[in-house]
Amino acid sequence: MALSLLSASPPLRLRRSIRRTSCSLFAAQRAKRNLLELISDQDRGLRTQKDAARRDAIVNAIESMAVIGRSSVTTGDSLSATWRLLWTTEKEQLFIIEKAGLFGTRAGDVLQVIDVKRRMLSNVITFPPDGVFFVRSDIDIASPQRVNFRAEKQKEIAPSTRRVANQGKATVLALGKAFPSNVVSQENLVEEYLREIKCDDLSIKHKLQHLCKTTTVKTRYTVMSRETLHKYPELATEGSPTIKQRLEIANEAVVQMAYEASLACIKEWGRPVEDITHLIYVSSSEFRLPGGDLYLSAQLGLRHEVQRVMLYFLGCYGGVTGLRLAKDIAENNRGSRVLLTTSETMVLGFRPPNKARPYDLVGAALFGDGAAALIIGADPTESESPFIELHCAMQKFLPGTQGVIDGRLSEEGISFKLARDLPQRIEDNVEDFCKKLVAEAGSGSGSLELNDLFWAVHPGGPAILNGLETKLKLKPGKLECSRQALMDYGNASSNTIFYIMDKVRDELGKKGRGGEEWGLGLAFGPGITFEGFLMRSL
Ligand SMILES: CC(C)(COP(=O)(O)OP(=O)(O)OC[C@H]1O[C@@H](n2cnc3c(N)ncnc32)[C@H](O)[C@@H]1OP(=O)(O)O)[C@@H](O)C(=O)NCCC(=O)NCCSC(=O)CC(=O)O
Repeated sequence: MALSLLSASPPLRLRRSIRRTSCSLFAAQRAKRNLLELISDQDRGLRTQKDAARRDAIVNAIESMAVIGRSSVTTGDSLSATWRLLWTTEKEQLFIIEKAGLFGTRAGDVLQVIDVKRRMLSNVITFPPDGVFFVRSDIDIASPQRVNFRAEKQKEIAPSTRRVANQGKATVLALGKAFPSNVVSQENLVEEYLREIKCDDLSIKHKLQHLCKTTTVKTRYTVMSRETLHKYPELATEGSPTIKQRLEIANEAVVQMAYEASLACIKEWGRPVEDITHLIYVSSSEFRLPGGDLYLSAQLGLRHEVQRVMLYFLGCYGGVTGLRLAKDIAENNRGSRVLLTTSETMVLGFRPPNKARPYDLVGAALFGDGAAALIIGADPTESESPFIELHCAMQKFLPGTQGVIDGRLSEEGISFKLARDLPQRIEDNVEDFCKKLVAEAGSGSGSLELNDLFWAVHPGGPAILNGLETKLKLKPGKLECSRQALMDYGNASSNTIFYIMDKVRDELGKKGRGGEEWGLGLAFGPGITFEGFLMRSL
C-alpha cells in the first residue's frame, strides 16, 4: 500500500470539504488538525518508515478524514492541479529524498501534477535551484475518494532545462503573433510615403530620412497601404473629417489580427478553445459597441460564458496592464485559462506631415501595427508548457505629467503628441520602480542585482532604451531583445512587450540552465504610466 498526503491550498480545501460533509465543522477541523500534527515532524514520511505506531496513527487519521467527508467527491476535476506532497509511504520517492545528499544535492518540493481528464499523474521531485526528476504514470479513479496509480510510463531526469512553476502562480502557457500583410522596409519608406501623401517639402524629407535611421527600425507591418490611400485619399488631406473611414478600416483590421494571433497562440497551447475561461482584449486602435472583445470571442468560437474584459486606449503600456489583470484572474479563479490579446494599428493617427507637429514625423518613422496573444493560467497541466511565471506586477503614474504623451480623438482621427522630454522623465523615475519590483522576489532568491536579471523593456524609442540602460548601469546586451523587436516590428504599442518576450523565450532557451532565472518587464505610456512585472523563466 502506498499512501500520499498532498496539499494544494489547505485552508480552501478544508473549507470545501467541510461544506460538503454532514459532520460538524468542529469534527472536521479536529480531524485535520490531528492529521497535520501527526505528520508535522515526519519529514514527508522518512521518519515514519521506522515508526510503525506513528504510521498506523497517520493512516487512521486519514481514514477518519475520509469518513467525515464520505459524501464528497475528491477525485473529480478539482483534483487536477499541482499538489505539494506533505507525507507519503511511497518507497521510491522517500529513497530519492533521503539519498539526494549522496549526489551533492538536496531534495526540494515534491510535487504531483494531476490531470484527471487525461488520467495522468507526474511525480516531480525538485532539486533546487533547477534540477528535476520526473516519474509519469497513469491513474485509475478507484472511488469518489481514491485514486490508484497504474504502470509507470516514463522516468526522466531533467537536470536543468526547466524550472518548476510555483503552485498557484500565474504562468504564460503560449504566445502567438500576427501582422497585417503590408510590409514596410524603412529603407524605402521616405520616398514612397512622401509620394503617396504628395509632400515635396525638402526639410521634411531630410528630417524623416534622418529619423528613419535613428529610430533603428528596419521593418514594420502596417494596415495602411497604397491601396488604402487610393481608396480613401482624404486620409492624406490635412483637416478632413475622416474618423468614420478610419474606424471602418481599423475596427475590422484589429479584430482580424487579434484573431490570427489568438489562433497561433491556441495552436501552440494545444488545448481546445472551450477551455478558455476569460478573455482580456487590449486595443487603442478601435472604437465601437460592442467592442472587439465580443467580435473576437464569436470568431474564435469561445464559450458564451467566457468572462470578457476590454482595455481601451491605454497606449503602449496596455499589454502589461492586460498581463497584470490576467495574473490576478488566473491566481484567483482555480483552473481558469485567460486569453490575453493585444491588437493595434496606427490608422487612427495617420496624418500628413506638418511642420507645426514635428512629433508626427517621429511617429511616422517609429510606429508599426500587429497583434499578439497569450494564454495565462496557474498550475499547468501535464499537456501545458509554461515558459514564464508572473511573480508580481505593479503600476505607477508620475503626477503632473498628463501632457507628456497626449492623445485626442477628433473628427480627423487621433492626434498624438509626444513631448521631447519623455525619455528624460522615464530615466529620472525608472530606478525606484525597478528596485521595488525586484524587492518582491523575496529573500529566497538571494540578493538580486539588476544585472542578474533578463530584461523585456518596451522600446518607446532608442532614446528611452539608452537612457534606461545608462541610468540602471545595465551591461551591454541586456536590452538586446527590446532593440531587436524595435528593429523587426517598430514600436507596435501594446503588442511590443510580447514580441520582446517571444525573443526573450528564444534567447533563454538557447542558454539553457545557464540562463537568468529572474526577469523584469517594463512598459511606459500616457500618464506618464509605468507598468512593470517581475517574472521567472521556467
Ligand atoms: C526619435 C529618436 C529616435 C530620434 O533620435 P535622434 O538621434 O535622431 O536625435 P533627436 O532626439 O535629436 O531627434 C532628431 C530630431 O527629431 C526631433 N524630435 C525627436 N523627438 C521629438 C518629439 N517627441 N517631438 C518633436 N520633435 C522630436 C528632434 O527635435 C530633432 O529635430 P531637430 O534636428 O529639428 O532638432 C529619439 O529621440 C527617441 O528615441 N525618442 C523617443 C521617442 C518617443 O518619445 N517614443 C515614445 C513613443 S510613445 C510610446 O511608446 C508609448 C505610448 O504610445 O503609449
